[in-house]
Amino acid sequence: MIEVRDLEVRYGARTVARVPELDVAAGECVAIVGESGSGKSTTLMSLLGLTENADVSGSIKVCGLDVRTASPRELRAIRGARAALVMQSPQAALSPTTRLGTLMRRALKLHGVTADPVAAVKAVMLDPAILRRYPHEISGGQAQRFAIALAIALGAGVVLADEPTSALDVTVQAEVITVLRRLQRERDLAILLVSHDLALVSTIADRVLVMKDGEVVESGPAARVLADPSHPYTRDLLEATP
Ligand SMILES: Nc1ncnc2c1ncn2[C@@H]1O[C@H](COP(=O)(O)OP(=O)(O)OP(=O)(O)O)[C@@H](O)[C@H]1O
Repeated sequence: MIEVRDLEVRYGARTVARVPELDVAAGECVAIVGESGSGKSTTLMSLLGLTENADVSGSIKVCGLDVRTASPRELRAIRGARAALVMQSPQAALSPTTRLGTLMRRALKLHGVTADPVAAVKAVMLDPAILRRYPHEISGGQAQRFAIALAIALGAGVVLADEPTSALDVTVQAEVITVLRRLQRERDLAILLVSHDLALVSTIADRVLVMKDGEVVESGPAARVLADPSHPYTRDLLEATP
């Protein structure tokens, strides 16, 4: 579902992310971890062609689409409908004066998809009453689950999640992760997760890429990387994990 080779993202003369290889298959969860500013979000955004003003090289394929050569129309068609982005503060991306149910129905119509919004919110363990609420009336965790519900309704096969639980308390984090894990199993979702939370990553990721200063310093099966890290930086990250 995601196939990246020799990706390099530069802002001006500065290379902020260099990823030689990144693959995420259906039903698989891959996590990119690393401290703030290591290039995780830049990598994620480049997969949907969302790094404005950046100079991007290499090969990026998402759901069979060559993102680097795709037209703006092809990119719009894939964003949301096939590859959904769950951001740190999803409320900011939602129109504040539109009820969530209307937002979802509009998105479905835009992409020509027939789906039941009630079933979609139930699939992420939200009360269907949420469809009558406005974005400012829901919590961060609910907004993230709504973003996932929207992806499910649209039939997305790929979820790109940027620190999906960073601003949330531990109980809410567990809820969002439980939802993602279940959907990964039941719907064969490919999930790419960006996080600095290694404890979270250990509960969901099959494979991990560790980034430092824009470079991948270590990658491999999550169980191996987290239990027996080979790079000193990964060991530091693990030691910093409570
Ligand atoms: N639009 C931009 N223009 C110039 N530099 C940018 C731009 N966006 C990001 N950067 C730089 O790229 C580097 C990587 O940023 P990025 O957001 O990918 O890191 P991150 O690992 O996701 O950090 P965080 O965990 O804090 O979100 C940073 O040094 C950042 O300042």
